[in-house]
Amino acid sequence: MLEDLKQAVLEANMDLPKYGLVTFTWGNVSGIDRSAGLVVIKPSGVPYEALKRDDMVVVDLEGNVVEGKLKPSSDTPTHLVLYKAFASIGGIVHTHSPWATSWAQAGCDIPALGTTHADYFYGTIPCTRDMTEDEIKGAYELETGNVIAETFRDLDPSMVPGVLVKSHAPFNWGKDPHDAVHNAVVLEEVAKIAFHTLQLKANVSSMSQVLLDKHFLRKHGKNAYYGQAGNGTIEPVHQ
Ligand SMILES: O=C(CO)[C@@H](O)[C@@H](O)COP(=O)(O)O
Repeated sequence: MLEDLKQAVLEANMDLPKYGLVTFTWGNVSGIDRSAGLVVIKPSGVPYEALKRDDMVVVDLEGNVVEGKLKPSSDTPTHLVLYKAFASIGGIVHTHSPWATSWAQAGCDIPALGTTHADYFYGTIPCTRDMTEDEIKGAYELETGNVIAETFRDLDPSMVPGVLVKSHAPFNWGKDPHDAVHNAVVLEEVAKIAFHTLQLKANVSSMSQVLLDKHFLRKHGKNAYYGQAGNGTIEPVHQ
């Protein structure tokens, strides 16, 4: 089981450079084995082309390394906060993909402008608030997770599987590491498309709720991504 998860996390990490979501050693992917209470994550600072399955680091939910020779990603505390806050997710990815990172640096939410967005994100993709000086000077990665969880206090993470961290970059999640990376690829595309749409027409209106419902609910049905995820099933807004 854990060896399978290590392989899945390795393959998901290798997809980040494949899809152009990272440069150098930026970014990381993790996966969780909830029955064992263990998380497998990319080692810190290791180039993707050098990654091997045995390089994956296994930590418990408190962040203690239980297996692995290398240091876990510096973003491990953020991943752990999100696994505890979002009971439905099985994989998390963090990148510095340029289009999504541009929206994060600008502090702008990405509005739902079309069906490409609606197929994966049920509405606006939020950007977090600015972090306070204390949060930044303190345990920054832990506080980043807390600010993301705060942003999703009234949002179901299975309906919006990603967030823009202000002055930083995106985090995405999914039912497993592969799904999380899929959502990260879509976020980057949607960020690029939305930027150009707003350049063409600055005051373009968001897409209709009916079209958003049709596309998201058609793809995700009445249940959230991961079974009875988040705060229950996704009920169509329009019967
Ligand atoms: O966001 C950042 C740095 O801003 C990190 O994700 C990036 O440098 C990758 O760090 P790790 O190699 O995972 O420790």
